[in-house]
Parts: sequence; C-alpha cells; structure tokens
Amino acid sequence: MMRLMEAELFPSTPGKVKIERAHTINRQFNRCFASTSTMFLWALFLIALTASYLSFQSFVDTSSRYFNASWGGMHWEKQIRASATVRRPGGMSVLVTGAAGFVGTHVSLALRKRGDGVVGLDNFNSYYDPSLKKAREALLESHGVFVVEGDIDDARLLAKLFDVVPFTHVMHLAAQAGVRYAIENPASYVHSNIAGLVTLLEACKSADPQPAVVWASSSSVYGLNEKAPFSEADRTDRPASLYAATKKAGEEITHTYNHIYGLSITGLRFFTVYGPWGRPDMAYFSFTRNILQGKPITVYRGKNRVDLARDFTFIDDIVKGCVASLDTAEKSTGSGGRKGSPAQYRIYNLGNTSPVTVPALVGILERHLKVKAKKNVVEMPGNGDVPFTHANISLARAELGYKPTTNLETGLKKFVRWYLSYYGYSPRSGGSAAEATTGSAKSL
Ligand SMILES: O=C(O)[C@H]1O[C@H](OP(=O)(O)OP(=O)(O)OC[C@H]2O[C@@H](n3ccc(=O)[nH]c3=O)[C@H](O)[C@@H]2O)[C@H](O)[C@@H](O)[C@H]1O
Repeated sequence: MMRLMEAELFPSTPGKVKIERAHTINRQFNRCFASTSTMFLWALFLIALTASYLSFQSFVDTSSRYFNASWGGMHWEKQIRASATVRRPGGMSVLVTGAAGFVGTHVSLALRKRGDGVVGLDNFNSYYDPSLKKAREALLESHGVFVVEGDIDDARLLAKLFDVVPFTHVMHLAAQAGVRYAIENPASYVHSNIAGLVTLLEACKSADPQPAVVWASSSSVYGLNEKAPFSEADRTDRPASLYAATKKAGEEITHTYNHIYGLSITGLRFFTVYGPWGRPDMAYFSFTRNILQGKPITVYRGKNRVDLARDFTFIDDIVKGCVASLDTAEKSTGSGGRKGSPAQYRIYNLGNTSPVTVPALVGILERHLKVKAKKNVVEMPGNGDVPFTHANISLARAELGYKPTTNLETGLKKFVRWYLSYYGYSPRSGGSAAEATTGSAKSL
C-alpha cells in the first residue's frame, strides 16, 4: 500500500495531471494519517479506561471483602469478649478451633460449663453436612459460647482475635479429618493440617502472652506399626495415608515452634472417637444411617480374611483427656516471638485400650437399632486404612489422670439415642425411625 502511494506521489515522468493527482493523494494520505493517529489516541484512551476500571474493580473487591467479612466490628468484638469471660477463680480463656466440629463442640461445652471463657473458631466447610455444624453452633450459643466463622489459615483474623482477647490456651481441633478422603482431596489436608496449623502457630508465637497449645494429632500416625498396643515411643515414620502424614508432620511442626519460640505444646493422639453429635463420615455413623434406611453397608476386611479392628473411644472420655491436658499445660515461655526458657512438649495417646472389630461394631448397632444390617463384606481397598489400632494409655493415665470409662456397647447406645432424637426421621427416607426399623429393613 505504502509502495503504491509512493509510486503515485513521485511519478517517473512529472506532469500537471500527475501533480494534481499527487495533491489529491497527499490529502488522502494526510486524512489517512490523521485517522490513524486518532485511532491510536482512541486505543490509548481505551487502554487507560480498561486499566482504571480494573484497578477500581480490585479496590471494590478488596474493600468489599474487608467490609463484608463475616468478622470484625465493635459488636463482633463485644461478643468475643463476653464469650471469653472467665467465670471461675483461676479459670482459663480458651480459643477452640474447630469448635463446630464433633470434638470441638463437646470440649467447648465442658469448658464453658465449669466457668472457663471459650471462643470458638470454625470455617463451617462442607466436608460433611454443614447443617449439623450449624446445629452444634446453636447448641454452643445457647450455652454462651460464641463461634467466629473463619479459617485457621487467615492470619489477619487470628491476629485480631489475639488482639481482642489475651487467650491463655488454644485448643486446636480444626483439621481436615478422615483417612480415606485424602485420596479424593489431598489439597484440603495440606490447607488445614499443614498451612492452617503453621498460620495458627505463628499467631500463637506472636501473641503476648503466648498461649499454651493443646491440639489433636491422631492414632493414624502409628501407620504400619505392628507392635501392639501402640505406645507414644513407638515408630511413627510409616504413615499409611496422607491424613496420617499431615498429622505426623503436625507433630514435627509443633515441636519446632516449641523449640524456637517456647510455645507450650501438647499433642493428643485420638483413637477413632465416636458418640452423640458425631461425624457423619465415620463408619459407626454412616452404618447407623444405612441400617435404618434398609440400605447395604460395606464392611472392609483385611488380608487373609482378618477383621479390621479399632480402639473406638467414647467422646466423654476424650473430653476428659482434653480438659486434663489444658489443666496440666505449663505456660509458654516466649514473648515478643522469642523463647525464654525450654517449654513443655508432650504427646499422649487418648484411646480406650480395648479394640473391637468392625463386624462386632455392626453387631452392637444392630442390637441397639433392632434392625439387621445388609452387609457387603469386601477386601479393604488400599486407600489409607490400617488393619488395627490399639492404644497404650499408661502415659496419659500417669500424667493426666486419664481413665476411659465407657465401653463400645454403652457408648453406641448413647449415640443411637442421640441419633434418633436428632434426626427423628431417617434423613433420606423421610420415614420415622420406628418405621424404618419395621419397614424395608429387616427387624431382629
Ligand atoms: O483414630 C484416628 O486417628 C482416626 O479415626 C477415624 O478414622 P477411622 O479409624 O478410619 O474411622 P472410621 O472411618 O469410622 O472407620 C472405622 C473402621 O471402619 C471401617 N470402615 C469404614 C467405612 C466403611 O464404609 N466400611 C468400613 O468397614 C474402616 O476400615 C475402619 O476399620 C477418623 O475418621 C479419623 O479422622 C481419625 O481421627
């Protein structure tokens, strides 16, 4: 195009016509040039407009996140202070993470009932039915425990909480639980059990005063350990699931914060905790639901047709272990993010010391529900399960006075009673529990 214009402008043989034509072409070129620069200016204008729109959007986004956050403000702070208020001499003020969870709810209630100050924190994620978590929250609120909706991986929120309340203790129970779900969603374990734990410990180490930290590890850290019963000194370097690996990592991470910053740490290895207000993803809970609805249950079996067994531990016993751990925790020694003197570091098994096989668990449920289960027995898939767990609790008994008193028979009876009163109707079928027991499912 340019070449063509040049040829027209500077003809090989000059002449009048050619000159007039050259003028015309010149005008066209100028017009064209003028329109190109106009276009260029328009383009610049549009780019500037887009850039300012984008930065405005990000401003709106940031500020709306700030202003619409589910936490913050004077009323919110007032609720937190009220909830953290200690009502007994020598009481503690405890931040309970995972407060709307199974163990978190029970521990929060126990602390509150004896006059300790309790503030809950929970992200209400949808790993299992959030309406159950909301119901637990309502129960807590009816006892004066306020639950902050937020994530343990939110450093700003944690800093704010410690700013509002000088917590003496943190009961850290928020976690991504479940052994087999790690196959489906590994990232959620890293988010809560690693990143969230570190964010929480960072907040604790920077808090003034530093709180003492008691947190939930897991029996799963024993992994492929075959020496029974499992003692705290046994090997824990062969995890069988990512869940177990993140809990084991948590034990090492908490040790680091204890060593560098003087945080007082107590890790509790829970053994398959069950009971009222429990977790619907766990076997005893989902078995109950399916049995009542006349649906089959899948019972895993180990190699060589050996039944799987768990040291099922009732929630009330676990709560006593948690509270005793808080009561015996020494103060953290650091301040301003620096260690004073060596701080307490403890790990305890909290189990029941009497493993029960999964088929025996089903048998107990059948008796309590008065319904025969439809069992599909299949070989345990290689997805993180271990063949058995069995706690040695000598250390917890000696140092915490921990002494479990509820066997599986009694504990499941309490669970079934709660289940029937909570759901009233079996959740899916819509029929009453009584109907379910005499309906499609076969009565014993
Ligand atoms: O102590 C722990 O640290 C862990 O305890 C719990 O894990 P587990 O001991 O695996 O409990 P749970 O799922 O109730 O399965 C119980 C048994 O039923 C078997 N099982 C399970 C499901 C099924 O459909 N069929 C079946 O046979 C299954 O093979 C197993 O033998 C917590 O969930 C976990 O978060 C963690 O806290």
